[in-house]
Amino acid sequence: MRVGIGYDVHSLVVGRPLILGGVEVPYHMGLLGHSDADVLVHAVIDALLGAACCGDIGEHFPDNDPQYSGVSSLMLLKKVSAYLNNRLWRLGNLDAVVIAQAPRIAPYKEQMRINIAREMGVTPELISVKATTTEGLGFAGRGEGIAAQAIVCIYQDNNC
Ligand SMILES: Nc1ccn([C@@H]2O[C@H](COP(=O)(O)O)[C@@H](O)[C@H]2O)c(=O)n1
Ligand SMILES: C[C@@]1(CO)OP(=O)(O)OP(=O)(O)OC[C@H]1O
Repeated sequence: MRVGIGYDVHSLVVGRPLILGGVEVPYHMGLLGHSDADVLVHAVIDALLGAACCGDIGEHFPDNDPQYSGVSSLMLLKKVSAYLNNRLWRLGNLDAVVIAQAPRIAPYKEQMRINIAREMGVTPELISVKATTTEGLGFAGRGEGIAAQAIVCIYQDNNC
């Protein structure tokens, strides 16, 4: 059994869609990035790679590679899940938190769980997505960006 953590931050800017956990959340700003900047999925990917001691997201998907320009981060998650599955790593559970002063994430959390679970080929019962503000403090509190943290537990399946 292994655990891994992931953390990511992206800036909020006008003129971009806000994609979190593969859900387009209605808001007047979105996250800036080379990909769709899905900060939640990026944290999940880094937690998975960290647990398996397999590097980090930038190593697997460089942000100067044109093939990842505007890419759906759920697609990157699918690739990482396949990469780990091929090495016999299976998900125990995943817990994540989106750190955003606004918008309110609660109405979209279930769909985020479903999206992440689908790309990983697991049941949504293994996936937890939460949200918190920072009570107005720091970059997230000022609405300059959104952060996400994820932690996963994986185990090696030696029965296949
Ligand atoms: N962007 C957010 C932030 C928070 N929530 C929900 O509100 C609850 C209370 O948040 P606090 O930061 O005041 O502790 C939190 O537990 C979430 O359920 C949200 O939906 N979207
Ligand atoms: C996802 C990748 C690749 O498109 O780019 P970004 O969307 O900029 O995200 P970031 O978390 O800064 O780094 C990982 C990347 O290399």
